[in-house]
Amino acid sequence: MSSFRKRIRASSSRSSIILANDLDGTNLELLEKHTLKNIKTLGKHLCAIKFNFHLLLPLGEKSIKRINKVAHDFGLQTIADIKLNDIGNTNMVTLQRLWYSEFDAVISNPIMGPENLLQLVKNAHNDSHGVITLVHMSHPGAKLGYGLRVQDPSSGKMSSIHDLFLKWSYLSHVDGIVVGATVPRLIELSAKKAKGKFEIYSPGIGTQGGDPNNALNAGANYLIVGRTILNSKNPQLEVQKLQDLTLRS
Ligand SMILES: O=c1ccn([C@@H]2O[C@H](COP(=O)(O)O)[C@@H](O)[C@H]2O)c(=O)[nH]1
Repeated sequence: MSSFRKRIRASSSRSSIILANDLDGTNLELLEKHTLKNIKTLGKHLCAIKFNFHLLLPLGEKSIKRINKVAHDFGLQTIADIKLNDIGNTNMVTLQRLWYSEFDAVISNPIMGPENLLQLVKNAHNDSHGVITLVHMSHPGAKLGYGLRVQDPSSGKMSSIHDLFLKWSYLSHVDGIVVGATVPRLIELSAKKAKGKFEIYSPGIGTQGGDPNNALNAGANYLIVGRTILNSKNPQLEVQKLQDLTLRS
């Protein structure tokens, strides 16, 4: 099997939009049904679909595995957004469960430290899966954490946490990094450092205030979009408009 980066790049020839399939609801049957409907009706405008705890917690392994298989049939990559950040052993067991459920990639948090991150990426790459790391999140409070000044333990120099996370991500050979569409300047700086070694995934479009054009112009490779599509009166039209933007950029 080719690498996750290659697979998602191949899917992105039709669109660079990743649907954040964050559905509310307590009826498990409806959650699965609605997700399958989103895949079937919106899939041709997407390159991937991302699942967060909205679905992962209520649905469980069997249902998620079924959904991931259908997503693959529609040419979509699937991403588990669990912002993984744990001790090595727990990370490894988590990866095994995610890959068993047929996920292609996981979003993780570099705060686990460079050694654990390197191990996580090696493990994922062993069987062609991907790791995407948080470098700077999109929500308003993100700056308070990701902007903190810290001493880089290897150089002794002061830097911000997002710079350190970018460096650790680069050194660990991650497949992609998350930088919010709400901080386009940081997308630009990260894109300069990426030099084709990883891609930039940008959430925070629309509902959170991020502008898709600004994110793409700054160098984002993939846009992660949830409520702007899901809550639209016409999700298909909404996603198509976003798809067109990514194809023009
Ligand atoms: O920095 C981050 C990292 C992850 N997310 C996730 O992406 C989607 C965005 O949903 P919208 O409805 O388009 O706001 C959601 O699953 C977040 O948990 C993020 O927003 N920002």
